[in-house]
Amino acid sequence: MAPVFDGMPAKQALEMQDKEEIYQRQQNIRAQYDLYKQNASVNNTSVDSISQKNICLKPLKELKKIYLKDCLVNKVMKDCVVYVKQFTNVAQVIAANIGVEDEMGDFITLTFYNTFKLGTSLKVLDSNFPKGQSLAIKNPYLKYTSSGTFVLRNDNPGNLETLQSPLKQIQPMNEKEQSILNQCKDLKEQGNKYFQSSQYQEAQDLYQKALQMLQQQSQLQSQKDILNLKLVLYSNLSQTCINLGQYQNALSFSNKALELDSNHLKSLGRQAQSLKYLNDFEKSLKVYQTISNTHKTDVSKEIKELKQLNSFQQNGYKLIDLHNLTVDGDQQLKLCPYFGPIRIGFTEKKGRGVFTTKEVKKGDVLLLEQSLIEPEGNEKNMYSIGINSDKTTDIHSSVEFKIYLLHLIQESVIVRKRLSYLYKGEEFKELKIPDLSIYKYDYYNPEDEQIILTAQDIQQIIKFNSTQLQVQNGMENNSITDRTLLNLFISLINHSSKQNVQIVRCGRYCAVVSMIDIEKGEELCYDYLNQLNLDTQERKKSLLTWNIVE
Ligand SMILES: C[S@@+](CC[C@H](N)C(=O)[O-])C[C@H]1O[C@@H](n2cnc3c(N)ncnc32)[C@H](O)[C@@H]1O
Repeated sequence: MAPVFDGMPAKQALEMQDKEEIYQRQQNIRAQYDLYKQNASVNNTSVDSISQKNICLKPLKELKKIYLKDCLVNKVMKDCVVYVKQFTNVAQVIAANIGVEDEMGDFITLTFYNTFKLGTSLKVLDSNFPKGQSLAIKNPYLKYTSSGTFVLRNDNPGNLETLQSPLKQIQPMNEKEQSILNQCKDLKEQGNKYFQSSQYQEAQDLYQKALQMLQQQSQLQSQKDILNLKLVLYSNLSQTCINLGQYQNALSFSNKALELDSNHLKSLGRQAQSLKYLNDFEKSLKVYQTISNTHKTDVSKEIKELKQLNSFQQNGYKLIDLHNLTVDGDQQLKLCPYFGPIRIGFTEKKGRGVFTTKEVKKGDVLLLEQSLIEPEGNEKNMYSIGINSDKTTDIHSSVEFKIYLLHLIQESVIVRKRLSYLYKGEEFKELKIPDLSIYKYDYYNPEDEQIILTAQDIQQIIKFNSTQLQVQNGMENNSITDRTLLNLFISLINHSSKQNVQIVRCGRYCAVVSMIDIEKGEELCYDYLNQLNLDTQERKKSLLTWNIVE
């Protein structure tokens, strides 16, 4: 047997209240109370341990104000408070039940226990909880009842405070206020248009202007329409800040939006992105996990990416310019999921080279690249990369490697196009700076079909551009074996014994990581022989096979 309003939506409760006279209510309660006493052995109040443990001793002003829509099902909203207005009389059998609404106009049944003794008279109930009374519910707990409806459940009278001053009555907007709201909506629409045409600064200015206008209308602050518009404006501002690289502001705006609606999907996404760009991968990951748990949106890619970034960070590496990182697994991205602040340029004596476009710090990751040709083997066992010209002839004449490359070349115009940009031991003047999109997309022009690579070209590409990876071979007493791989972009980095970057293996990628702080515009170099302890003569000999004189 359920108490009068238990588990009944507040609106229904309200209708019932309106229809029935006090007398009827009293009769109902009395009848149910009698029935309850007859069946006293059956305790159908269903003790709620969550609610019983939920005690909040903090004063109201220390609590975060939230709305009914922010309450999560079967969860105590710790250190929060919901302000509501009572719109029905109390009905009590075992628990007291009233219909309440918040400033946003949402309503619900509030079911509270332990405030009145069973059978308390209507007079007492009504004088303590008159219709129109304002209440504050600390640590609100939204319960999904066995009858399939939601109630706010409260077992601790201390969590329920009646307020001296009633909640502000929500007045309908007058014409002037409505016109201000419309102007703000127009500003938002104009902002959206600028946003769509990538004019983010203009969009940002308009969103800000709309927000300022709304904020001046203090008497309207709690109007639902205003709150919704504010929410969208904060959320859009957060996105424009992301697009303008103002990540700290982006985070603040997303936080403000989430204060208005803690479940707002877009704002959660923007908060997660801002945190990512601020290198707070752990927090960002948590937000994505919240999205994944509370919304039906698939953020598995983002979660995977954040886990990867986290592992970089834990290894002491940092990805800067995260804007250029596109999520691993993106169909369009082929070889480089991440470009840091680097560019390809020309050097005087070495042909093309790779340069920084801004100052970078030690440990920053400058590039992630997936090799065009990967050696076989257990990735976990691969640990170091270098170029071993000592064994160049053996390794690079590897029949398997050549067959594989020839196969790729025959099959794919894109591979031919990518390889055509590599250094083939020819004169520097013939080298072209490749279009970066060749590393990113499987895209080519019809004229690319004409690209032909001769057997000699391939031989040269293998000789001058392939890299050696040392692999720990677990099968053979942990012996080290050498495998060859072909990186296209990394292959444009020149040699120097004074290296400022190192190439490390990161999962299925090779990463270029700075070993020292590097100034803007400096060339990136690594020691092609850094894996070998060769004496000077041997170094010279090895480097000569690459046409390099040290
Ligand atoms: C893997 S490629 C590096 C990129 C090359 N500069 C290009 O434009 O494609 C290796 C070739 O670059 C040139 N190179 C690299 N480092 C050099 C250095 N320190 N001095 C002279 N030439 C160098 C050599 O010709 C070498 O065979």
